[in-house]
Amino acid sequence: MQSPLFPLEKPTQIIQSNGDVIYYPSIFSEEESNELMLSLIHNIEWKQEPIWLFGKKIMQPRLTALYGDQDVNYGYSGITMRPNPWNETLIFIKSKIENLLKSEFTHVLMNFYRDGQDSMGWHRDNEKNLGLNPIIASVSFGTSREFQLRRYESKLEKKSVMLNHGSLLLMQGETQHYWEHQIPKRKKVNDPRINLTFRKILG
Ligand SMILES: O=C(O)CCC(=O)C(=O)O
Ligand SMILES: [Fe+2]
Repeated sequence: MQSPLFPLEKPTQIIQSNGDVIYYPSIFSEEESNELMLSLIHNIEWKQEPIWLFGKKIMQPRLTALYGDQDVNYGYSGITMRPNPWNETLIFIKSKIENLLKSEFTHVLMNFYRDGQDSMGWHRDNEKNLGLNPIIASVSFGTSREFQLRRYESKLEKKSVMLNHGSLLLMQGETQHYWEHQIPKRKKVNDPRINLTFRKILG
């Protein structure tokens, strides 16, 4: 019998140097993941929000939400988000990964990709208030989408991993200095996906 605190399948290392990216294929069972996905669809205040990109205000190609401890605000790409308070579903998921990783998180930034037309462009999670070498725990539910990583400076070396229903992708160490990541559009994907990135935001 496997302890429920431990992932059901072996974790794999995605990059070989200048950072640490570990993929846990299923930290939640299929059944648990289905329930969590439904709960997140219904119990999260999803919004489509604008960002500033090259001096222009544009709508993000996905829905987003920020939940977390109440005393800190969080912003990226020229916007500031005020966190909603934790709810039961989020506390359940947060406890699971905090136990697994022996690390604590203050916020979760969530993305709802309605179908393959929704995406997230190349970026690094390197906001100042995440600290020098942030630990980011990214949980996925719903249809699998390809997560791509590439060297920030040369743009040459690339890695890719399919993020499955109930999986966890951990990024830590120097990853955000040397690698950028994205979720590209996929014409053939018609189903939704929800991603939660748990972060530790320094006040
Ligand atoms: O949807 C994903 O897996 C990636 C999300 C992401 O990179 C972010 O929220 O910063
Ligand atoms: Fe990111």
